[in-house]
Amino acid sequence: MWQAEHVRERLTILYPQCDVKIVGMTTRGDQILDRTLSKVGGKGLFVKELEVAMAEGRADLAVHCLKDMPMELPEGFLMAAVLEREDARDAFVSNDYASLDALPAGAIVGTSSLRRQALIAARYPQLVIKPLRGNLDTRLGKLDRGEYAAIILAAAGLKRLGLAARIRSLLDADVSLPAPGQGTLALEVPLRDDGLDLVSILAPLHHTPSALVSIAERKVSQVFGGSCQVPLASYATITGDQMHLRAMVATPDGQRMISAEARGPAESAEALGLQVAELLRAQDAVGILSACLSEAAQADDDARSAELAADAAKPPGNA
Ligand SMILES: NCc1[nH]cc(CCC(=O)O)c1CC(=O)O
Repeated sequence: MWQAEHVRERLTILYPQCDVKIVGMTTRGDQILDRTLSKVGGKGLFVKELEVAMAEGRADLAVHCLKDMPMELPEGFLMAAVLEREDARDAFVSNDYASLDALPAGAIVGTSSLRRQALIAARYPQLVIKPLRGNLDTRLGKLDRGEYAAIILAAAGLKRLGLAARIRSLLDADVSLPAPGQGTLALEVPLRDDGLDLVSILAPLHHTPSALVSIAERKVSQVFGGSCQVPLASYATITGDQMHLRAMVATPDGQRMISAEARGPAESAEALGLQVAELLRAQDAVGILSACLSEAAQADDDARSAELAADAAKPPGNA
């Protein structure tokens, strides 16, 4: 809601004559909170319900966390704008400790991200990682009730909700390389021929450097199946007109971990993404990810079967 409100405010400043309405809705990703995302399955868990609303003309655009968007949008939809990136880093949140380094052996760290799990397990094998899902309040509540010594969250989410004070330290990219698109909002629109040129209307919100880094980061992920169900990190920065892209692939336990990087003109974002993906492939990225990829495929299948079963259970004519 904060994100939708943010976009509404920016559009209202740009187009004071427009009345921008928010259609609030929850998605499967918001609803299923008892399983880690990698086990929920189905790509675009936070996206699909919003696409249905756009297809039915109940909404003209959707505000997403780019991190949650599938690499390929379904036919009939377009990513119209990528907003300027917020802090892309992961944040360390704890009531008792200042940083990962300060945690004693056996301390419980909460995260449901396979990427964060792998990165922490590799560097801090003495720590215990426990799943943690739910919205920010839920997650912080679990920390405050003492279920975890510390939790890892995206800094961007905390900052957006005015909770930056909860951040004890920010994890450097060489400790916790961010996920593709982390900290970035994106606007998705339906391709409709009703004369409303949403792409031009939203163009003033588009931030080209953020879009370029997201293209490079997401390309790496796309090459390896593109989902939030594998321990893959990919993070690009731009200095002048040069891009630096780093990526990492690991097993969930952090036992095997490979990384690659490349530099080149920011304009060649996609080529840089492909280049880094090939460097990872040459180090057996597919082999390292294979256990996760088959688990993810299984979760996808389960999600699809559940969807089909739900559709079959609906009374006829009530699609
Ligand atoms: N998958 C959940 C999700 N999607 C985007 C964010 C954070 C905000 C962002 O990266 O823009 C989060 C929560 C988290 O990682 O703590």
